[in-house]
Amino acid sequence: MAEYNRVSECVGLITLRNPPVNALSAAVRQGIVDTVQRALSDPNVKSVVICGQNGIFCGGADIKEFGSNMTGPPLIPMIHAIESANKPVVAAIEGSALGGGLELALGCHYRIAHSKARLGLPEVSLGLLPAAGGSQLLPRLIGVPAALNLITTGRHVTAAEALQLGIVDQVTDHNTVDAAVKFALSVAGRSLDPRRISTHPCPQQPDLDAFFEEVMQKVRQSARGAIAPIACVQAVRAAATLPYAQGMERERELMATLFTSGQARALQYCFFAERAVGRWRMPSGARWDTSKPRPVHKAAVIGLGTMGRGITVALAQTGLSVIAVETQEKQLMEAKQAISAMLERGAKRRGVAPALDGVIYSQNIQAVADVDLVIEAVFEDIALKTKVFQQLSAVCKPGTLLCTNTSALDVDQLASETPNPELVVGMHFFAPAHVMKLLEVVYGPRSSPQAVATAMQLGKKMGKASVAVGNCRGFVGNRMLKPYIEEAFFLLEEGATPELVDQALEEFGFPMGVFRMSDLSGLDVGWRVRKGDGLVEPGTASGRSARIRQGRRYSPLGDLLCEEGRFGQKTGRGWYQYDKPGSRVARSDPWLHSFLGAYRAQHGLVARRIDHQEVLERCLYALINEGFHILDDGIAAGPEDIDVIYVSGYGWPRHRGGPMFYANMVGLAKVLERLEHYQQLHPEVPHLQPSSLLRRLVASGSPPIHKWGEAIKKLHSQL
Ligand SMILES: CCCCCCC/C=C/C(=O)SCCNC(=O)CCNC(=O)[C@H](O)C(C)(C)COP(=O)(O)OP(=O)(O)OC[C@H]1O[C@@H](n2cnc3c(N)ncnc32)[C@H](O)[C@@H]1OP(=O)(O)O
Repeated sequence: MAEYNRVSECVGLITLRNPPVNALSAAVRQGIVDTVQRALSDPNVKSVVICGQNGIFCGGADIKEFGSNMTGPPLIPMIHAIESANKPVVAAIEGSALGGGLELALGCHYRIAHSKARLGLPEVSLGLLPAAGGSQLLPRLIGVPAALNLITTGRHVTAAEALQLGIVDQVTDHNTVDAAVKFALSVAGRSLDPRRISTHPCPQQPDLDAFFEEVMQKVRQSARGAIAPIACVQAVRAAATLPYAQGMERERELMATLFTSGQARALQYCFFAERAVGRWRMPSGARWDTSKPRPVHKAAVIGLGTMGRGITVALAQTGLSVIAVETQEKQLMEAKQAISAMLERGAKRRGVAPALDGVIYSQNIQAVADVDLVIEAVFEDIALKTKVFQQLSAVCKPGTLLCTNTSALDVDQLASETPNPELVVGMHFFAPAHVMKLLEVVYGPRSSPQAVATAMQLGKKMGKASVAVGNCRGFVGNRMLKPYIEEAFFLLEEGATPELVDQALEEFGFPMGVFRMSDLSGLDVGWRVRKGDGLVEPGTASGRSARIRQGRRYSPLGDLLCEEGRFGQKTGRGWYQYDKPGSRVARSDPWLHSFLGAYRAQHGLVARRIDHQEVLERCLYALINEGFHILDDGIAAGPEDIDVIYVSGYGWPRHRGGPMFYANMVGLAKVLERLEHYQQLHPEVPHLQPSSLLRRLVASGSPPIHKWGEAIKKLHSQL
């Protein structure tokens, strides 16, 4: 797992071999220990180079080992042995040096990186801290503020930034190992004392206490309940205030708490879940590894409203040539300006040239005749979308994939309007489409595996977390959101306030509670849907019967606010009040509280005290329960698909792993018991009726999440 060769007569070359990312498994660590020992004891060897095979230095500790009893040589003594070696050791960094991989490189006396390499300490995103000395070495090397930035965010830096920060000594555009060997020869025999980072004092930081207090406050705020970023700050503070050995002891203590925490488990689950969703399967048996995507060189977007503009930017940024179609001239001109500005901003951020020439604008749908794939993004109206699909079927060359950007409409119904339904899939983007990570790729019963493979591959190219899901009302994300929002409305009827509900959800870790989110996205969106469903009635009726619609409990609160013209932020009034339309700072609104009081009186409802626990249980367990229905229906292939959707698109706190993982952590029996409890209290609420899958799982002893498949009839999970 680590190969040893002597090169240029007197350089010992150690190559880490553990595809795909040369993670530091027990075998690799043993290999490093053995080969370093061999190089140091060989009198012909004057210096040593450590590199990784296949163009990657090292992706860090082997995350898969974390869940098991760890065996093999520990990392820290291995790194210390390298640092205290009496021959220079040079790290040749290609590809990535991350986590334990960078810590290994920091133990070396010199670091040479390829210009395309990326370096970082991303442990925080796995619920950990750089506990192989990284939290103590990096601040000593690059100073406390820069080290804190890297360690608390986990961001990867380019080789150029690493050089500027002082993490690497040289950057090369050529063969990195050759450059490192040459460098190793040039430094053989030099004193190594100044190169041992652990012996450096940490660069002085003025006003240390005030500095760390401020940093801690900021980190706490952005962590939203995650514990690892806080432990990272504490570890760096130890580096700034304690001698190295004591700092290492503090690092060890902090890591011991994190390592076994539920948050670390959740974050590591997310890491693997995000990769697992790429290995999609359909109920028909079609799967990622047997379905070949079609090549897409040229794409088109129809409709340049907010969604269409974002989708155009996302496509153009992948390097595709894009035809952007908008039939209204004024809209087209406005869209062109907006898209160009977005492309310019994005390019500036990434330090590349904007792909302005990649987009061709047209008012004429005929312009899409020769594209390989079209994404229709017109207004969410089935009649309009049907018309566009019929036009596209007539205009496009044979074999063009027709994708609809919809958040809820029936993809299969649209497909049935075309002569080739197998070429139709849904692509549910989230606004703003060039920023948001999530993409639901929606297949209907007639979508071909090739169409799904193509949309999934395109999503990946756009940098999206793409999840293949079946076609049903609301797909996965919005279908689960419905009971969550309904429970929040019911809680208001029973005595809660928007502030109370939002506070409970934000303390749980959501960036925004349900009411602040609803104000942001616009109350009229849901109102339009409810009207379409025939649920909205004039608000004059009172009593319980007025709140039973279509045989189930219904809260007209959202409709009543819309009737008052309160659409949220855009009108300056919603569940909260705002200084002016479009303003973002939500303030409690006395009008709303008296409105709720009057509403309860009109309907004979007596307000009672509602606590955070009830808010969380009713909103979250209702959402989770729908997730179990979705699994049972085969709409999502496995719990990881649902979790990736919620973490990347709906603000579910990543350190809680996603709703299905959370249910697993809480305990399925507890979730079932609480749903049964609330269902008894609210028998007219069907979404509180526990799903049969949840019952089956509990009856079979609540297996861990990766074993749920055995209880799911139609499972095609990959975890
Ligand atoms: C008490 C114990 C003390 C221990 C001391 C702990 C100190 C050190 C801790 C760590 O090092 S934690 C790990 C830190 N490293 C990372 O977080 C890096 C994670 N990996 C990545 O970011 C990316 O994989 C990559 C390296 C940038 C490569 O990206 P790419 O897109 O090329 O490939 P992927 O699809 O992401 O990965 C391919 C394949 O490899 C698996 N994998 C990646 N990294 C690891 C790893 N560190 N350990 C185990 N496996 C890893 C990944 O899961 C993919 O496999 P599949 O899941 O698709 O089978």
